[in-house]
Amino acid sequence: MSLEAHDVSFSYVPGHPVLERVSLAVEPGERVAIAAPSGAGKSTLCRLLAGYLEPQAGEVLVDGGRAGAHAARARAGRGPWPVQLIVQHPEQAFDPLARMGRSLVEGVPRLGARGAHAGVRSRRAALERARETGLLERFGIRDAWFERLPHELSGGELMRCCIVRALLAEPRYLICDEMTAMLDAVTQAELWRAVVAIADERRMGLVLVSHSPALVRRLATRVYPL
Ligand SMILES: Nc1ncnc2c1ncn2[C@@H]1O[C@H](COP(=O)(O)OP(=O)(O)OP(=O)(O)O)[C@@H](O)[C@H]1O
Repeated sequence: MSLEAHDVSFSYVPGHPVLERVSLAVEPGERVAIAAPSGAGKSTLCRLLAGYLEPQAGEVLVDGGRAGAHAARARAGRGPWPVQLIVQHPEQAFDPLARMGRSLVEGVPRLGARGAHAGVRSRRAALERARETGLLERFGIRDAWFERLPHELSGGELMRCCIVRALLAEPRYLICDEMTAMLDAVTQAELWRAVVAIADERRMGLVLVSHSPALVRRLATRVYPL
């Protein structure tokens, strides 16, 4: 059981590879920091590991299944997305026209409701489920935010919502690409403490990218030089 990149190569522009034959394995419960200079392809590797991009050569496997196949099934609403990716700009992760309550529960596995009011009913049930996990409380999500649009929350509040939405999906691996780079030191420390505690409780694998050597030293169980 692991998240594995096998000899992965990727180019955005044909003939100009960003990654060439990269291999990496992350075990459940590990916290692996990807270290490399700016522009070396860290974010690209994160997107490949999460199944957002498909490698042109090699493969990415999630506990034995192809990451791209998991991602395609999840996009079609036919399965969980076992690798969740959180990036630096949370405002890009939410539908700007959807209320936060609705966006938040996108992470909750489907309840299978049917009928004319199934959407609303299942949303209420999903919110109830979200509460039962204790994640809303642990990340300081306030009820007052549910009726707001993403631009009506601060960057730190939005990042809390982003993390909670990702964790509600019960991923086996969480990828944090410069997750807290835009936040103040206190919020940064608070959010990481909660994420690491949950990763430990669930034996979830973590991949992190950070330009802060202090943060990497504190959080990573292993550093992978790209
Ligand atoms: N969508 C894209 N189209 C074309 N080129 C891209 C695209 N995204 C990234 N690149 C290029 O791919 C290379 C790797 O980018 P990537 O964002 O993966 O690097 P990084 O190591 O995460 O950088 P940084 O530390 O500066 O965030 C860069 O040269 C970048 O310009």
